Amino acid sequence: MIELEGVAFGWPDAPPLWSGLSLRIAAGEKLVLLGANGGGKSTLLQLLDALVFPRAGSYRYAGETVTPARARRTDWARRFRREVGLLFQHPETMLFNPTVRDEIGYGPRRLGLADAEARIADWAARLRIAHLLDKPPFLLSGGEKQRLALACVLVMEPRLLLLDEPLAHLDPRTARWLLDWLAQSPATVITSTHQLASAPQLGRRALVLAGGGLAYDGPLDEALADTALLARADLA
Ligand SMILES: Nc1ncnc2c1ncn2[C@@H]1O[C@H](COP(=O)(O)OP(=O)(O)OP(=O)(O)O)[C@@H](O)[C@H]1O
Repeated sequence: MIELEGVAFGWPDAPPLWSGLSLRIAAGEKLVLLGANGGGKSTLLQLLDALVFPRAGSYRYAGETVTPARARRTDWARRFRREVGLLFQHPETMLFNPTVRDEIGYGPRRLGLADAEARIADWAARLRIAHLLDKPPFLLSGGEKQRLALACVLVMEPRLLLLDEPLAHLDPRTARWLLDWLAQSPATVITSTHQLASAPQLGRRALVLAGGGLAYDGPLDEALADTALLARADLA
């Protein structure tokens, strides 16, 4: 489903974050993305969401190379946005509608989904924010905003789900709900986290970013037992 081949990326006027990054992810895999502060986890998730593009190398999604030109094509972008969802690290950055209802409905309505209103009600109930539907998102608490941001992503029922620190701000009940939901979801899921204790519930395969590249790609339990690797990635 995802193929990165020799990918290099750096933000403008900044040194490369990584180069020569290659990996393959099959449909339905669940991966945990680990790494130090500033190691590039959020950036990698943004690249996989086609918000930024490789400086060198290639990113193929479902067999097609993801390029700025392709992302500008309305038909391709609609299909990609229908299939790929990114939960941003800071929920505020993705909330811009006047009400919680409009926020959850933004994606489904924009893509013209016939069941948009039913989806809004369903996901608001699942995330326990149905009582907030008519409120402006900026009035919500930190955890309520995180639940809303999750609803906005999950309402699209994406095939590829990119979650940037999803457990931050969540109360234990909602965190448990999310972990249980992810465990039964057929979606491909890549989750970045610093919470090593929860990592085994997020996936069996780990990607560790450190030292300007992918320092590890393999079983999560082996990564968690590798003290040298954890130290190199500032994880221990
Ligand atoms: N939009 C941006 N423009 C310019 N530089 C950026 C931007 N976003 C991130 N960076 C820089 O890229 C580097 C990697 O940041 P990124 O947020 O991807 O790391 P991270 O691994 O997610 O970190 P953390 O664990 O602290 O959330 C940092 O040096 C950061 O300052």
